[in-house]
Amino acid sequence: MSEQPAADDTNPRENRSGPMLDVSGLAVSFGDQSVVSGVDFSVDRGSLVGLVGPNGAGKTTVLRAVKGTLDPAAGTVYVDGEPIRNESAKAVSRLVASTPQGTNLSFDFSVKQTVEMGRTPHLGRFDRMGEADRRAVERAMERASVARFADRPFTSLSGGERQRVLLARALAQETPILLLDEPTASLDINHAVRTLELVRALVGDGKTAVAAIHDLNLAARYCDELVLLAGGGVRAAGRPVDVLTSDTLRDAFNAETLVTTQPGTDAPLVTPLPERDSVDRRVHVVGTGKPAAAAVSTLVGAGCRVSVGVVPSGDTAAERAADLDCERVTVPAFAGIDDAARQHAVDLAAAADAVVRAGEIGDGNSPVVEAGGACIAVETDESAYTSTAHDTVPLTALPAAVASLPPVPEQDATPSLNQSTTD
Ligand SMILES: Nc1ncnc2c1ncn2[C@@H]1O[C@H](COP(=O)(O)OP(=O)(O)OP(=O)(O)O)[C@@H](O)[C@H]1O
Repeated sequence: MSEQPAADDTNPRENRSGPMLDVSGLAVSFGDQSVVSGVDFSVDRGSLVGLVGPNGAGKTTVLRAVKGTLDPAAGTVYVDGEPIRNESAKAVSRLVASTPQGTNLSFDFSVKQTVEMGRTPHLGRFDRMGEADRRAVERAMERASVARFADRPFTSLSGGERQRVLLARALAQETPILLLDEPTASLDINHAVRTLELVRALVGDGKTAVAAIHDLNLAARYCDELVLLAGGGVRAAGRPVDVLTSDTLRDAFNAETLVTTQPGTDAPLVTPLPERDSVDRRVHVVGTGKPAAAAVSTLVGAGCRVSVGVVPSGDTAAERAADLDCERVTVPAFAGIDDAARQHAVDLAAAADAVVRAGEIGDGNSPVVEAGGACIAVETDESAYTSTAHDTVPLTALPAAVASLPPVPEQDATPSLNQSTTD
């Protein structure tokens, strides 16, 4: 039978205010090698924070320090305001459960026995599991979808199945805090999404979770906040949309990325770009809808400074330009193009090295197309733009076509590419 928790063990922490987990000034070294220092972040109860960052940045190390299995060189981990180092190992394992990164554990146990290990912190030295423990184990196996493997040897499972069993073991521990090290690493996309949906459901039930996650798009979609570790410390922390920017990602991962928005959500969508020479050109895009949006993404990804318009506000191309921080000249939908908006777009086109037309273009935008010296049209799915006056290229060839144009000398009167919209 389980030990009855002492009166002050029933979770006095649950009713407190303030963050559930607070990491302050954390530094960890192995020998004289510093891995991380000055790590500060906090996790509100009932929220999921993702630790992201390149290989070797210290994500696992920070998780280990949080659960108290390695001694930090400096700093303190507080669980609900109390330094965790003041707690016994057993008390910590009633507060914090974790899943390891690897699943190559040489357990000679069945799945059920493995999950039952999660009850250890709740049992006295000579106690056997009681009814409450058995129910906790069953619940955990159900929630992690491993009940049907209950009698199989742990070692007979696939990597993804093992990962879910280890999650079930952590759930059986029934702790307020869950630390997950790469919980989706060996999972196919279906199980990865199901696992993170489960973590979200647990967080919705009041658990507090921290997960090291390599897949930035899954992290962006499921985490309330991200902590980006790189170069020995925290490079950025906060909402995914504020952390996952091209600049921060370049700084942390030394990689070029295109950051847009995941369809149907506000979460950022990170697309890594192949290394190539940046196309240093100013380009004005005329057009609407997905073709123009794709042209904007492609040109920004290639390194161009891009402006767009005139385009109805709310159009996909206008939204993509806003996502990518490009200047856009917009007018309200169905309002027609007024003279001021048209003139602003004409000025941008005239100052650009190239005008690119993609998607539908109304008559009102003809002066904008004509204002640019060199114009390139992008083939669309529906039909290639057939004007003989313009080169027509597929989207994939657009950066090269733009790069082949000579740059127009900068004019003093060049309109700023950083001004905001006209509407
Ligand atoms: N026990 C150890 N002894 C010496 N160095 C270690 C030890 N554990 C980790 N390191 C080093 O600390 C650094 C951070 O490792 P850690 O596993 O925390 O990174 P990570 O961000 O989780 O990486 P990954 O994304 O590859 O899992 C690495 O350089 C690693 O080699």
